[in-house]
Amino acid sequence: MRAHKKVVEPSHWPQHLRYIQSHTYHSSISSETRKSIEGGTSRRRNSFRNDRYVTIRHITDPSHPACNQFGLFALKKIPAKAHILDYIGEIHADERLTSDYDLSLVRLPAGESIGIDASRTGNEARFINDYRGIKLKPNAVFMDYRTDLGELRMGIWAANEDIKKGDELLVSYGKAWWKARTEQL
Ligand SMILES: C[S@@+](CC[C@H](N)C(=O)[O-])C[C@H]1O[C@@H](n2cnc3c(N)ncnc32)[C@H](O)[C@@H]1O
Repeated sequence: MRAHKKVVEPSHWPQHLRYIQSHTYHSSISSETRKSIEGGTSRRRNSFRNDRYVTIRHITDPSHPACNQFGLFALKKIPAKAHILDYIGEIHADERLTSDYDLSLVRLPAGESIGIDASRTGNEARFINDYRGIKLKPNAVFMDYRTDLGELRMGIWAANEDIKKGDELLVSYGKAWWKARTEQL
C-alpha cells in the first residue's frame, strides 16, 4: 500500500480553507485545456516548494490598509529576481467576478480566459497584498512560466532588488483590479 504524505498547513492557515500545493481543476476546464496547461506530462506535479522563503502574518499595524487581515512576509533575505513561490488555486474558465483571490493565468488563442481562484483553496501566495498605501512600489511581480515538467504556472518573483528578511511581499494587482472594486462601491 502506498503511504500518502500528509500536507502540513503553514501557520496562520485559516481552518475553513483547503491548503493545496498543486492546482485543482474546475469542471469549466475541458480536458484539452487541462492538457495544454499541464504540458502533457503524466509525471506527478510536485508544487515548487520555495515557500520556505515566506510566512503568513496577521497584520496589526493600524496604519496598514489591510490591518486585521493577513499578509505574506520574507522569512529570510530573498535575492533580486528569485522565484519565490507559485500562485496555487482552482484553475477555471468561468467568471469569478466577486472573488478577491482570482488571478488571470492565460488567455487561450480562441479567446477563453483561464484564471486561478484561491478563494476556497490555495497556498500561501493567496495572502500577498498590493503595494498601494503600504510602499511606493511593489517588491515582487507575477510572471507565468513553465516548470521543468512543462506545466504552466503563475510564479511570484522578487523584483529588481533583494527583499530583506521581515519585509512584506507586495505586488501590483493592477489598476483594473482596483477600478473594478471602486466601481462596485
Ligand atoms: C488576495 S487578498 C490578499 C490577502 C488578504 N489580505 C487576506 O488576509 O486574505 C486581497 C485582499 O487583500 C486586501 N488588500 C490587499 N492589498 C491591499 C491594499 N494595498 N490596500 C487595502 N487592502 C488590500 C483587500 O481586502 C483585498 O480584497
